[in-house]
Amino acid sequence: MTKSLFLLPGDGIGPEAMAEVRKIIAYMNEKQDGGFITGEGLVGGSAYDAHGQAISESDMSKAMAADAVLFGAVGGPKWDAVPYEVRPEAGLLRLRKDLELFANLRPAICYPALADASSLKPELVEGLDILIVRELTGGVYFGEPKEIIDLGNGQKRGVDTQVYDTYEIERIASVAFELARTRKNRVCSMEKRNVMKSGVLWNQVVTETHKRSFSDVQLEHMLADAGGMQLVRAPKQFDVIVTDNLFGDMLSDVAAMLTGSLGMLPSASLGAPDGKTGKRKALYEPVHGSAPDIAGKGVANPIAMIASFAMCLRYSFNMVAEADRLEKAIANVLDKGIRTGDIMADGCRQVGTVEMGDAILEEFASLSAQ
Ligand SMILES: NC(=O)C1=CN([C@@H]2O[C@H](COP(=O)(O)OP(=O)(O)OC[C@H]3O[C@@H](n4cnc5c(N)ncnc54)[C@H](O)[C@@H]3O)[C@@H](O)[C@H]2O)C=CC1
Ligand SMILES: CC(C)CC(=O)C(=O)O
Ligand SMILES: [Mg+2]
Repeated sequence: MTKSLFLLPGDGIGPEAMAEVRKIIAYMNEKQDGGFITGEGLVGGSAYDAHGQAISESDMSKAMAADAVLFGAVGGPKWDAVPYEVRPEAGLLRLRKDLELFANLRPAICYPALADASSLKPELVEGLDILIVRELTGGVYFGEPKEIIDLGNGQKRGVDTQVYDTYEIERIASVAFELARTRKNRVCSMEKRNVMKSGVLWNQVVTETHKRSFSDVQLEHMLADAGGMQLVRAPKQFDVIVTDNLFGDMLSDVAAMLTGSLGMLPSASLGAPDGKTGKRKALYEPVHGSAPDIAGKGVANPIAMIASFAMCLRYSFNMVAEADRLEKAIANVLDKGIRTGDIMADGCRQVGTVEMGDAILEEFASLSAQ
C-alpha cells in the first residue's frame, strides 16, 4: 500500500528539522519497503516570498489529498510587516481549519536521560508522561469578529472573539476520554468558567459527555490558570489534559520545558474519521516555532520533528512497531549522551542538527535489524 506524505518544511529551522525526517523516510523506503510517496510544498514566509500567499491553492489541494502532512514551522521577523491576512502563521491556521484538524495531541514525555535538562528538579519530572489534548479549530484563534476598530478619538479597539459550540466541545472531550482509556484513564479538563461564558459551557459539556459515555474514566476540572501553576508544581499528577485552543497553546509550551526543551515536543493534529474509509486527515508538526534566533546555524534540535513523524507512523499508518522503534531510537541516542545545545548537559557530547539526525537514524536502523 502506498502512503502519501505532503511535506511543508516552512521557515527558519523548519527546513533544517524536516531534512532529518526526509532521511528517515528515504531509509524506510529503501530498506523496509516503507512505500512512502512524498510531495513537497511551500508554507509561511517562504510561500509568501514565492507568491504572496501564506500557502497557495495548489499546495492546499495537495495537503487535502495526502494521507498525512508533515509540517516544519513558520514565521520570523522578515515577515513582521506583511499584511495580517497573509502573515506566515495564516498558512498553518488555514491548514488546520480547512482540513478540520480539531484535535491536537501534544504529548510531553520526559526521557530519563533528560531529567536534568528540565528547569524543574529532576524528581518532579522523572518519568513524566502527560498528553495535552488541545482543541484546534475553534475558540479565540478563529472566532468572529476579529478586528481592530478605529474609535475615532485617537483610540483603537482590538477585538478577538472566544466562541465554542456544544459539538466542538463534545468531540474534543470524546477524543481525550478515548485516549485516556489507553493510558492511565484520567482526564483533567481546564477552562476559566469563573470569568468566561465559553468556560461555563466547556465545563458543562465535558461533564455531560463524561456522564453519558465515559463514566469509567476519572474526570477532574481545573481552572486553567491554576492548571498552569500545577503543571510546574507537580506535573506528574496529570495524565490527559483537555483544553481549548488558546490555553492549550500556552500550556503545551509550559509542558515543553518540563521535558527539557521546546525542541523535544512533537504533535499530531487529527480530524474526524471519514464515514466510509475511517481515515482521518492529519498533520504532524513540532510544537516549537521557526526559532529565528538559531535558524541557519545548524544547531536546532530535530527531535520534536522526528518524534512528530513517529506519531504519523502510529496514527496515520498504524505502523506501531516502527513508531515504537523510532521513539526508542531517540531515547537510546539521548542515553548515549548525544545532545543538541538546547538539552546539553555536563559530560555529554554536543552535536548539531545533522549529527543528531544521523545518530537517531543509525540507532533506528540498528533496532530495525534486531
Ligand atoms: N507551529 C509553528 O509554525 C509556530 C510558529 N511560531 C512562530 O515562530 C516564530 C518564532 O517564535 P518564538 O516565540 O521565538 O518561538 P520558537 O518556538 O520559535 O522559539 C522559542 C525559543 O525556543 C528555542 N527553540 C525552539 N525550537 C527549538 C529547537 N528545535 N531546538 C532548539 N531550540 C529551539 C528557540 O531558539 C527560542 O529561543 C514566530 O514567528 C512565531 O509566530 C511559533 C510557534 C509555533
Ligand atoms: C499558529 C501558531 C503560530 C500558534 C502556535 O503557537 C501553536 O499552534 O503552537
Ligand atoms: Mg504555540
